[in-house]
Amino acid sequence: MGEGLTVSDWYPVLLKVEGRKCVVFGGGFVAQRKTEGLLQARADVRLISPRLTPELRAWAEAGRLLWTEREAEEKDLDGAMLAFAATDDPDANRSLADAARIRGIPINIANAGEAGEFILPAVLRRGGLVLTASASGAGPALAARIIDELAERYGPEYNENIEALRTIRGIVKSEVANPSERRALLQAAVTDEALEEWRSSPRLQDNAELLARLRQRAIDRKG
Ligand SMILES: C[C@@]1(CC(=O)O)c2cc3[nH]c(cc4nc(cc5[nH]c(cc(n2)[C@H]1CCC(=O)O)[C@@](C)(CC(=O)O)[C@@H]5CCC(=O)O)C(CC(=O)O)=C4CCC(=O)O)c(CCC(=O)O)c3CC(=O)O
Ligand SMILES: NC(=O)C1=CN([C@@H]2O[C@H](COP(=O)(O)OP(=O)(O)OC[C@H]3O[C@@H](n4cnc5c(N)ncnc54)[C@H](O)[C@@H]3O)[C@@H](O)[C@H]2O)C=CC1
Repeated sequence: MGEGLTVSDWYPVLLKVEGRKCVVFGGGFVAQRKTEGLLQARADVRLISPRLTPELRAWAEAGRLLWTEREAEEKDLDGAMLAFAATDDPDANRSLADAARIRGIPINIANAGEAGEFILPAVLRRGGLVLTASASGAGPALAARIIDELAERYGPEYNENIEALRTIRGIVKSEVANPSERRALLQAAVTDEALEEWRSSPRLQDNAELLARLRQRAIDRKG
């Protein structure tokens, strides 16, 4: 990517795009990957491209997105929350970048990451657990490799762990008023051992017993 870019040029964030208009220009594999992530987050996806991959075509036919079968026009950007220039025409991508900037719409530029307002990390989702890796444009393949490694360490059991934790945290927040005690209990709730216990025990049903287990775990941790 461009010279002089440092890690601090990018600000990591999780965006809520549900129901919001997001425009993807281009219908190749790169557009498909960006679209897939947007659909996962339930965005209102508008796809502008004369041609589509078979997968994108199937999503369009299934009504999962709105496809306009032609080349990009600046007006396609109107009212968008986010835009993605993923055509294989660098000039088209560049003019879309200019048009988006004028309209104040953040845009991702597939062939020149540094020319846009945001880039995408590689992502692993385990229910509500979202792990991301980015090399700030220096190496998408490295980001993808790191995510593959994290997928081994944080397996499908984390789907369940996250839901159990959501329940536990709700209980702790409603039953424990003291912030430092709350914090100690919630830290004790997320060790490997504790997560294993929540997955395998029915104690979650009983608030008093759950709190007793957490207090014990917090004491054990302090040693
Ligand atoms: C800057 C960024 C902007 C953006 O797209 O957001 C960008 C830009 C570019 N990518 C290029 C190439 C490749 N991109 C991938 C894959 C991914 N690219 C993704 C993100 C990003 N790519 C952002 C930076 C992220 C970072 O550095 O961490 C991932 C992580 C997420 C996603 O796309 O959703 C997804 C992995 C998903 C997964 O598998 O988990 C592969 C690997 C493959 O295809 O297998 C290759 C070939 C190998 C290589 O070139 O390294 C090129 C050259 C194009 C050309 O040659 O013309 C550019 C242009 C440039 O360098 O600016
Ligand atoms: N950011 C990333 O992760 C990666 C980016 N790239 C870059 O992304 C570009 C696209 O890659 P692919 O999807 O593999 O290309 P592709 O050639 O498969 O698809 C390009 C798509 O753009 C459409 N298109 C062309 N001109 C258009 C216009 N004016 N308006 C709307 N749509 C138009 C075409 O119909 C086609 O559907 C590549 O040129 C490459 O530079 C490549 C790999 C990864």
